[in-house]
Amino acid sequence: MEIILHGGAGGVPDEPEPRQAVLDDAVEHGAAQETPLDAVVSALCVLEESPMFNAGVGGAIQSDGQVRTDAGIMLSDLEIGAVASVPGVSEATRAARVIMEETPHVLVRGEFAAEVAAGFGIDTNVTLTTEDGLEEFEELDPPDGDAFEQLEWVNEVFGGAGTVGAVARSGDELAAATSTGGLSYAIAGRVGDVPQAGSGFYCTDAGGVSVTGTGEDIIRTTLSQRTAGLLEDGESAQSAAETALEEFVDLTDSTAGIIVLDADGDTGITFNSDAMQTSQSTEE
Ligand SMILES: NC(=O)C[C@H](N)C(=O)O
Repeated sequence: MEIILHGGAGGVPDEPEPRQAVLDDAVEHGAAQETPLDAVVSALCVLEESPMFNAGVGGAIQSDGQVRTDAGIMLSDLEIGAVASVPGVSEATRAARVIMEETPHVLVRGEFAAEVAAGFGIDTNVTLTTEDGLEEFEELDPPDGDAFEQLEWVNEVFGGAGTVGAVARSGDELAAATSTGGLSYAIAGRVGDVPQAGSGFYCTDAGGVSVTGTGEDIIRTTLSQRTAGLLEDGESAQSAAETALEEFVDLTDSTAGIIVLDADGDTGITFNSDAMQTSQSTEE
């Protein structure tokens, strides 16, 4: 099993080593699986459980003080599953897999996604906020009221970084997945690129892609599909990632990171933020 993971594009972390150790552990979990699908789900589960990453527990807090999770998963045969804006679910990638395997849909949102996930044994009453996260949120003096009443505050404080993603390959099967709490202090109910196929993740039989960065700009440029398209045109994994990021920056002047694993097992990594931690195992 070949697998590559990222822990989100953003600033240089205060303590990179413990985050790197969790990423390496997640790669080990993923590499031990039988299929690329199992590999990306089990690797991202490890990262979703860790409050050091913006996914699952410790994900970005929205304007009403809640964390809502987004995730998407795609296989090289174009099967897709995704969940958006889900309260109480840390294992968002597992929930996305349930949508792919058990429903006729590709994307289900919110409490409805949680209801379906619960039926398939996924915990749906998980506390996703951490004490540190809530403290930082309160320091920003968030206003009471509904989403409209919080909008002025959101326009001032919205931002942040993070997200986790994985791509795995075994033989001619590939899987790509991305999972996040979104960006910090977004308006309650905001959904970014992560659960949208072609934006936060994409996979064809040429290769799989997971991206991270400012979701609104990633959606504008369908960054994952753009990268996968370059692979289809014959670019190498690294060159596809770099070309797609250049185009993204030209179009949006924004920040992102991209990981790629192609059908030959070659990897590509690029980002224009200050840092993006990754880990990989390239043993077939
Ligand atoms: N930093 C991130 O990768 C966040 C994610 N792309 C989002 O906008 O929801």
